[in-house]
Amino acid sequence: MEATDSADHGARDTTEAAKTATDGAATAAGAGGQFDFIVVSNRLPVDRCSPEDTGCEDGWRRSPGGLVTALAPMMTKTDGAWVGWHGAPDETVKPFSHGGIDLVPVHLSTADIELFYEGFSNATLWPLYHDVIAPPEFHRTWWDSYRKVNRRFADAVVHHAAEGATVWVQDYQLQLVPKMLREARPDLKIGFFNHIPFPPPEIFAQLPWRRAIIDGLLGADLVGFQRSSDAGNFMRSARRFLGASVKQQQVHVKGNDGDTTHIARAQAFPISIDVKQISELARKPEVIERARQIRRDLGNPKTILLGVDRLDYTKGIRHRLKAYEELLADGKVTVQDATLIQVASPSRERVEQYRLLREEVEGTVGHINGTYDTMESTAVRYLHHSYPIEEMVALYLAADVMLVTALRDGMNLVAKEYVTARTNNDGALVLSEFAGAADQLKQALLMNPHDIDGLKDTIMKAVNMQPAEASRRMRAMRKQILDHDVDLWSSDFLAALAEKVVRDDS
Ligand SMILES: O=P(O)(O)OC[C@H]1O[C@@H](O)[C@H](O)[C@@H](O)[C@@H]1O
Repeated sequence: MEATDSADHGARDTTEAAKTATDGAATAAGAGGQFDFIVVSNRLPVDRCSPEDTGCEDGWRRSPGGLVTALAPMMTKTDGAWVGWHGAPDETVKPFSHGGIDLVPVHLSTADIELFYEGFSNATLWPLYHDVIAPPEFHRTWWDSYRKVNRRFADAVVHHAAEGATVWVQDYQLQLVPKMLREARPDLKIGFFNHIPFPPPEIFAQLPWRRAIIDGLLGADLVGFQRSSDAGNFMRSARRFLGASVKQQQVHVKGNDGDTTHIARAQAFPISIDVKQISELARKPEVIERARQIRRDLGNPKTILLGVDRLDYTKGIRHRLKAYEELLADGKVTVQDATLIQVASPSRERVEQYRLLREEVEGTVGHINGTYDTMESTAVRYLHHSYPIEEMVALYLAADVMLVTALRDGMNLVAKEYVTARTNNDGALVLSEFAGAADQLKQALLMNPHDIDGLKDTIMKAVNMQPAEASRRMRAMRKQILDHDVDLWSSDFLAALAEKVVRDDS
């Protein structure tokens, strides 16, 4: 399987001609390429690396995450390709193949990153879709860039998709792509999956371009969401802002004459993780030994609590730290007995709200540690890093209590990874009811992170949980995840996308 025009795989060329070859050549409707299955996402599933890094091949390494693992077999079985940004601004990279997957890089300039990615995607849509935890900003220049960049992604697909191909568009950065594809290539089967929450119409209403976004999504044959409440929110917005008629899971899109021109379905498909990978790592002697070493390095406290998040204001890190500080102040936990490890991986560092959050979190951690640390013991071990999956699994094995206190989260895969890693059926998961994972992990200790007293009580319940109860809960959660891994998620979605739609007029 080779990319269409990838004679020199991975070659970089910053000339305008090369840029046109990848993202500008496909504006003509009906142009066709060779790929029967195309995944489109803002980021390609590879990162730049140097030769000494493990897994580095021709300067690229597969990025972690279940999505690529789930889709890789499908990519190789069909003639598949992945369209996305390769992560470097102002750099044009020709289509290339990596780890058996054909990749079609989309060019983003420094201005695109500022306006489309940091601006509209992550300072307008992200906060708007996460319950306006941070105030969304609305700027017309950002919107213009969002449209322009969505068009560029759509053009790349139009150029590379074979007649009748299936195209699966991923996430909030690309919500206009389905409609653009439908207009240019009515022969395509178009799916869309929203990895983050979809807000209720009362909040979505704030968006000046709300109609265009709904219209963009309705270009898909199937729009997938994490929770059925997200699908419901979307359908209510389609009815309210576009006057679409909604029958069960079908949205009937009307033309100017009032006739239905197209039916889009909206449904929940909760995403999961690569269960096999996490379970295998959790059984590896060197990972188990690394977990023991982590405990030893922390002075073998009775309880290790763990938080693992991108440093994002949606994750409730401040609420978690507040609760933990109060537990230390109340004497319910002591630094001799317990340590909280907080991994906060760097994220969107040029976006103002993220900068402010980092200052606040680091100030709070400094304050807590300054107050409670001793020479031997620390209250919070804060790590502003990303770690390879092996180290993450060792951390999951080392932790007695996992804290997932998101204020709003599409799914939260960390919760699922923790449960999967606990092959001995021990450990306790404290889980926010505002994370999508709460729909599946009903035996977790569910709580509302805004309720600090409730959060403190739940943390203490987790710390003091009897082994029999911990095991009963963990077994049930593990069964749920083991029966629903990410392969099932992608195959369910693609099977539903392939279904012939029977019009529901009830
Ligand atoms: O791509 P970013 O901005 O670094 O964020 C990481 C990921 O965050 C996730 O939660 C989004 O759903 C993804 O689309 C995104 O890729």
